[in-house]
Amino acid sequence: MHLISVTNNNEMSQKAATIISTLVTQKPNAVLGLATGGTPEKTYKALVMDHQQNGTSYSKIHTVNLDEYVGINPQDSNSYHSYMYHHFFKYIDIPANQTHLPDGEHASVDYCASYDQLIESLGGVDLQLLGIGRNGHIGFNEPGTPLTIGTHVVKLTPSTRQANARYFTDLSKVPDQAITMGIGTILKSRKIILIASGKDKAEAVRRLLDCSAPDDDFPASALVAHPDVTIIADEQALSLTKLNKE
Ligand SMILES: O=P(O)(O)OC[C@H]1O[C@](O)(CO)[C@@H](O)[C@@H]1O
Repeated sequence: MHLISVTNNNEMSQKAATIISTLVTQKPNAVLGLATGGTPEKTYKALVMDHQQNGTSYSKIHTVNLDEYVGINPQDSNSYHSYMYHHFFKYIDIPANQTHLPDGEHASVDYCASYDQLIESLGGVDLQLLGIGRNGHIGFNEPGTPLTIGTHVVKLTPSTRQANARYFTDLSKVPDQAITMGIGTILKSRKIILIASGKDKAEAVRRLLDCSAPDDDFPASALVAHPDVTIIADEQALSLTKLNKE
């Protein structure tokens, strides 16, 4: 795993956006794996600015998102469909039928398998953007998830529901299930960028950078087995990591 240490969230976002826009320029029909949550918000802003100022085009790009809540309509303001539209898709020139997210209203085993087949049919993910949960989850793969499986339905842990409650009117409205690419799906991506910002992520980042082998209890540890992972983390996210104190 390659670490890029940056000062703050702005710098993290700019670096991640530059890696993504460089790929889009070099491979205009690339498949981008995208993430939601608070961490990538400014990365999308930077990509939108790059699109507007430099004309980077997404007209032939396909996107596949990591996850979606189960039981939430795509039109719901809390759906990840809405998140992606409002943070990114509505500002760029990507045709809507080239943007793909799991459908939380069709969370059957067959549907999950078809999401993996869709990714395969697109030629696989060229670059997957990831955040990290406080408990080391990637996508919505919670601790204890086998590290080899494909897209599946997960029961969200109380701590993940609590962390995401900030987007809902109250905790009871946070769905208790989600559909997520599995870690097996994520590991098939040709390149992975994990971004982390803020003190809340410091323990997860310390654990990730200390990992020497995959461990089901800490889902992000699966990344040590991947040949092309870049972690972009800011000072606060690195505040518990020995590397930063030397
Ligand atoms: O960026 P945030 O909001 O801290 O979320 C971290 C991770 O948690 C999720 O939002 C799921 O809870 C992931 O999609 C994301 O990568």
